[in-house]
Amino acid sequence: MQEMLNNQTQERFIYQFDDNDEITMATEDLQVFYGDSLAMSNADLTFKKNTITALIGPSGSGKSTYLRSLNRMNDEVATVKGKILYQGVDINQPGIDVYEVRRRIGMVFQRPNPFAKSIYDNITFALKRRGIRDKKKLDEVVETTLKEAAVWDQVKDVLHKSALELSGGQAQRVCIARALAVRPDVLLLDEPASALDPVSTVQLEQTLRELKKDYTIIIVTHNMQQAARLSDYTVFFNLGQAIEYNKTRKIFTRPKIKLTEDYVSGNFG
Ligand SMILES: Nc1ncnc2c1ncn2[C@@H]1O[C@H](COP(=O)(O)OP(=O)(O)OP(=O)(O)O)[C@@H](O)[C@H]1O
Repeated sequence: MQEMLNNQTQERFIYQFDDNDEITMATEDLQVFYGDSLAMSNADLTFKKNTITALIGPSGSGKSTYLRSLNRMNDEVATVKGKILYQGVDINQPGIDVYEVRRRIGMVFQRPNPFAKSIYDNITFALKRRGIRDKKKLDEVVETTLKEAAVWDQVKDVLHKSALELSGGQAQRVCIARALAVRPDVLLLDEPASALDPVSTVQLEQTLRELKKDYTIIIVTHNMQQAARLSDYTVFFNLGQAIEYNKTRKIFTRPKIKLTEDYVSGNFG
């Protein structure tokens, strides 16, 4: 009852794009339940093509739950109601090919999770499973994606070395290359720099800036400076709801909602 009340009275500001902005993804009336418990609601958000959007908010505010819903990664653990629109099509309905959804909407996790295989095999794994055997084609994908992920120069001479022997920063960029190998449109990243040192973090951010020319990027981060440096738009989540969505500059200089201001200025709680 208390939660219902809060839903109705919570002040929020959600940025609306113009009709001529090209929209890649959006959610409408999204509700995510773990068992009977409503973990996420009130997040009617729209993501513009070739932008980086940061999802920020305190621990447990629903950022990862929201992110994982976008490519149906929550299917096994949660009940997800509402619309998840990708290129205008609701992908949260029966009959949708979930594997195809995850191909187009790729995900990179918090901890680098390379397979216990060579760098080359990590990148080509999904392609080989889809029956692509042409060595020239596979070589090309390995080179292109490792270049896109800005790790080619460091690994080009050791492509057949185990990916488990890479540094955290290199492994995370190989995981990005692996996600890119199936040619997604959207890249979801759940705190991808949290296990990286400051130098690798800066390199990763540079990589993401380059990638946004070709991809739409949505990133969960706990690091406020990272959100401010990297993203074009920022969403502030609290208690499982999107409270404020605006241009990043505005969120960090002139937030419209008091709760956002308290959070970004460190006076939260
Ligand atoms: N698999 C799960 N089963 C049950 N409850 C879950 C599950 N995953 C998340 N939750 C709950 O849903 C709520 C939102 O969690 P979520 O992980 O989305 O928050 P978050 O903002 O990403 O947090 P963090 O910043 O700590 O990663 C929390 O109350 C959490 O305990």
